[in-house]
Amino acid sequence: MEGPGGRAKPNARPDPHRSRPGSYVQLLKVNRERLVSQVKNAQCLLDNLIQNEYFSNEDAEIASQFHTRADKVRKIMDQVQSKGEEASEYFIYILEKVPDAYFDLQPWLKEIGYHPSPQMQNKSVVNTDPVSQYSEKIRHELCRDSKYITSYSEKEEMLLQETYIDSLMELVSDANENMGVVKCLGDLFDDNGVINAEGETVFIFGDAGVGKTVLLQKIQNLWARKELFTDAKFFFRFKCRTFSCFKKKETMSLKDLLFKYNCFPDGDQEDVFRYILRFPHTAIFTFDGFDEIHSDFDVTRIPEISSPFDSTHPVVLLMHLLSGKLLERSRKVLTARTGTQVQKNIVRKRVMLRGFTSENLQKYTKKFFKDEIFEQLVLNHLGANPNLCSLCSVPLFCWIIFKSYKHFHSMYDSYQLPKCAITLTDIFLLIVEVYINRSMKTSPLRRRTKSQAETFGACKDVLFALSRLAHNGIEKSHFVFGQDEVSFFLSDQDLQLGFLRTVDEYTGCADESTYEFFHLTLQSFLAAFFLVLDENASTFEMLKFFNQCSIPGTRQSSLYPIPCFRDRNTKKEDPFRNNEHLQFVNLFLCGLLSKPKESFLRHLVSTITIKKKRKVLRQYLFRGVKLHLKILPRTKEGEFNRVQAMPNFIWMLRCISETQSQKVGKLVARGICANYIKLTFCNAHSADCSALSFVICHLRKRLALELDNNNINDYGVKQLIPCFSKLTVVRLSVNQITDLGVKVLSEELTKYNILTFLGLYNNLITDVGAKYVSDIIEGCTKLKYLKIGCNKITSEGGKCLAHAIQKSKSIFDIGMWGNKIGDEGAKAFADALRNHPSLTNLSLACNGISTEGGESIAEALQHNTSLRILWLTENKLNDEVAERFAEMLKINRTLKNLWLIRNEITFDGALSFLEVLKENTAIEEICLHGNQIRPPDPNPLEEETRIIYY
Ligand SMILES: Nc1ncnc2c1ncn2[C@@H]1O[C@H](COP(=O)(O)OP(=O)(O)OP(=O)(O)O)[C@@H](O)[C@H]1O
Repeated sequence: MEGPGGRAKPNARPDPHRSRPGSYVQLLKVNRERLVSQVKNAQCLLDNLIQNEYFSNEDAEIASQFHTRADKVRKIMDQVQSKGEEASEYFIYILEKVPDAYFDLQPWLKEIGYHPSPQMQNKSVVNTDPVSQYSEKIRHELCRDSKYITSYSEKEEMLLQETYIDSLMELVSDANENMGVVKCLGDLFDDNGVINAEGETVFIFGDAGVGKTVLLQKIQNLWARKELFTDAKFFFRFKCRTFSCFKKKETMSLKDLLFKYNCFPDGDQEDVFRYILRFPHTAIFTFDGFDEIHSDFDVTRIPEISSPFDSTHPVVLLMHLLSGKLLERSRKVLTARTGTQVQKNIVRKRVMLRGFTSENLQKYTKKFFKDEIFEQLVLNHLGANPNLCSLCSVPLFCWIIFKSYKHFHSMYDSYQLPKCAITLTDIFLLIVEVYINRSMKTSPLRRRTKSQAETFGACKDVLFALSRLAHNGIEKSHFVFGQDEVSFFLSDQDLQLGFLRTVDEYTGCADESTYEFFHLTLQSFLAAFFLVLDENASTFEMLKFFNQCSIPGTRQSSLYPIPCFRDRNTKKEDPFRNNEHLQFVNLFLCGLLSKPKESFLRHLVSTITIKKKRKVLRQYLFRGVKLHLKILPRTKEGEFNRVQAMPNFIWMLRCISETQSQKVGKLVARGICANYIKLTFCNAHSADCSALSFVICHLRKRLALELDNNNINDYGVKQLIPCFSKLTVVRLSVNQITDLGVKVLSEELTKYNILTFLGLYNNLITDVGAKYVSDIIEGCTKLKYLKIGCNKITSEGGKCLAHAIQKSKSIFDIGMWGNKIGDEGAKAFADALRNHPSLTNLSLACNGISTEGGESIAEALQHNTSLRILWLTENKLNDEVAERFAEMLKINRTLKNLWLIRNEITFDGALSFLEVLKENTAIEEICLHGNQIRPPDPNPLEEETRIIYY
């Protein structure tokens, strides 16, 4: 075993191609103490030295006899050196091949410029390091656990790979303004869309069933299969509801939380934990359902921990992890339902999950219905029913609808998806029916119950018991049930229905099984069902959840669900209470007590009870809506009496529409005395448009409707059809609307010719849609304002719009910022401007306009007497264009504000305005900042304050 000769050169410059280094024996000798102190894992060395026959078992035993790690390493080094150069090199080779175990020595290996000899490169090194093994174990477990979508009992049907479809993820600011989309899941961890560089948590939020849990599962699965493209070694996943299981006095250490409630290391725990503490950026955490934490103690009373080795309540650990007080720089993803507030300073990015776009929905349909004929049939149904499509944009509802369709189709060949509007209550009744039917199919007493009422009637008792359990849980914000609680209400056979599933995640909390409803929304549905079925439920009880969902503003404290993040005066309320699940109970209550459900319910509860409950609910809704509308903030602006609605207003509309009672709709419409409803940032989605229409179509007066910054998309536009005859203002900016939606707008709005304002800023409109917008401009002869900036309109679309604008005698304000109409489009706008009778404000900012387009506009303005403000910010306009504008100002006396910010104008261009301004006193400002203006000293531009260039 003779090694290469020569002298050791421990500090030689790195030479990656070096094949004959100095003596490795020498190298070990010279660096002995450094190696002894920094080799933390002796076992991995021994394992490999034995496997490659450098050591006999006896050699290993001798080294193992030493008690301290340092002595063991010393002995191994002695033995290796005594065995010569090859063994000594192999010792170093192991250090290089297992960086997880010998991370401290990686700089040393670089220092000595270690490059394995060809002989070494053929040797194997097994990684028996506990850190690597732990990482592999987590990967293995996650791969297994994320394989199926676990929400439902029929695992075989829900392979993640075969089910998952990307859905729309938007990066949003604190004010929920769109900041772009997340294209792939790995991007969640990049620096794009960061709103707070000090924050460490990526906060993903969205409505019930929109796919937050499944999204995390997909991230877990990608990481487990090494497809997430991160260097993370560890992945810890938590369900926030787990934290509700811990008793008030329970304490644990961070190490226990990680190892006992996730994955337990087989090797030395201490080594692994030390590694995680030392390299926290190698850990990813996911915390699902922040809204589902329920805690009945005040965390503010528990002292904060300063060391990762201290024990404290698990909720405190959670909060410290999220804020970075523990394991700073680890990556965290937190999900919650929309409306759940998380303290701003812990959030790094905010991502809003919007559900399926129409394209996603098509892909999901394809995946769900493997049979092409079937798939086409469903797509046809969807195409014919925008209400159905809207519901299907929420993946959970889509799954329920498709699942029910498949099920009923297998039972009755001619089963059709509903052609008319269906409600959420219908959907949940369907899925309950599917589950009951399924269990009956396998029962020895198999019986085909045809009507829904009969099916429910046959299971009345078990449904009652299930719904009581659900209601009990909702009352106490309990979403996890212990064995005792479940056994009290249900038999083993009842559990076979599949509404409840056992969950392993909480086994740390108790020795017995724990259960949860397969989805929280189902628990809300069954809780509402209980309120309807229970003949003894008092009015107070029935309406209790409405009261608890009181209007924001009256419950300031709910803005801070976690006590340690709240101010002290507000700590009496349940810190974790999020009321969306209660809103769902209310919604389902309205649906179940609606008139069309009366005959169905008769099989389950007496007609008198139903009627009594319906009456109480209706009265409550009338009063509640009136009160709600009264307290909303109002402003008077010109002809408009504007009311700013809150997200709760959307819930109110949803409840009213769920009643399906025209009478209720009419009454509510009568209560709306404002003529401008502003519903911006209310998280309204497409299905909410049908609820809005349900009320607005009963209005006697005309209405201005502002729905900017929601998620209504093309399906929503379709569902607004019944109310376009009433709408004078239609503001749908930032709403994912495509050309299809604009087509609908053009067909409908031109029928009534009452439109004055159309807002379509920041949607997905192309030149095709621009043609439809042109039709609206031509067809709506009262249209004054058009906001269509930040779409995908190029020169063709620009020309179309400009031609229509040229013909319009009413148009006053056009916003085209951020399209790409270029010089061709600009020339068409120049034609429109020449002699235009009414156009007063025009923005063509950020449209790729250069000399040719700029000159045409300047020339056209010589013949214009209407335009007051022109924005040409962020184009490619140069000094030539500036000179043309200066010439134009010799003639034009109406233009007041000319914005040429961030173009390519130099001092010479700016100077050309100086002379003309002596004559032109009409112009108020020419904004030139952000150009390349470097004035000399003395600066002639200083005489003219209307030229703003710095
Ligand atoms: N991206 C997706 N692709 C396919 N199916 C999905 C997707 N997202 C969700 N689903 C379906 O919707 C169901 C509900 O999703 P999930 O539980 O993730 O919703 P959630 O947003 O976590 O709801 P909640 O806030 O009520 O807990 C899933 O079980 C699955 O059937």
